Amino acid sequence: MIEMRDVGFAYPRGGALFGGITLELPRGSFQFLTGPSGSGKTTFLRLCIADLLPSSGTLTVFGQDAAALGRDEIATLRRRIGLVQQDTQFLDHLPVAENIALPMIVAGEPVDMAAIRDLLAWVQMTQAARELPPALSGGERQRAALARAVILSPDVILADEPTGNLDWDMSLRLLQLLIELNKSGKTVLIATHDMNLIRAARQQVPVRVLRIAGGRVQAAGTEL
Ligand SMILES: Nc1ncnc2c1ncn2[C@@H]1O[C@H](COP(=O)(O)OP(=O)(O)OP(=O)(O)O)[C@@H](O)[C@H]1O
Repeated sequence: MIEMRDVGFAYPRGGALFGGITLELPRGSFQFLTGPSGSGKTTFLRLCIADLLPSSGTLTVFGQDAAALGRDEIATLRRRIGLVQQDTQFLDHLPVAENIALPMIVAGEPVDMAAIRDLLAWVQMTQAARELPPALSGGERQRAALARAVILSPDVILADEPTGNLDWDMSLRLLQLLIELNKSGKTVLIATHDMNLIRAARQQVPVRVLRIAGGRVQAAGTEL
């Protein structure tokens, strides 16, 4: 689904952050991306959605060379990838249900109220549908963010430290939702430095762990 061949990346005016990354996110896989703070996890996810382009090497997303795509093609491709960001932003003056519907509106699709109701129920947020985002707890915010990320039925879900500010019970609930998505055929990649989360996932699904260190991204062993 997403493939990197000898990819290197450096921010303008920054030194090389990565080099020589060759890997694939296979369809239907459940993967974690881990590594120290500042090692480049968020940057790696931004490459996966072609929000950033490699400085060298080839990035292929859904079979297309990201460097050859125009803006419209990149926008189309992004609809197939749901992103849960580290610091989820909502439009605070709109109720939760409308916030979840935003990707549909932005994509110019008719708002499917039944789909929104189903998603709210799935993330156990039915009661909060009319709340404004500032009234939500951290766990509710992340569940609403996940609902918004999957409203367009993406093939791939990327989550950047989705449990960063959550207690363990809520982290497990969110993980459960991500596992359900994977079991329904979605490809999932979660950036985290919470090894307990990775261990908990391993008990339920086959997981692969990618580790960023020293500018390289490598498959980690089983020593977690
Ligand atoms: N837009 C940018 N311009 C220049 N440098 C950046 C930019 N964004 C991030 N960086 C730098 O790139 C490096 C990797 O940042 P990134 O946010 O990808 O790491 P991370 O592993 O996600 O960190 P954390 O776990 O703390 O969120 C850091 O040194 C950061 O300062």
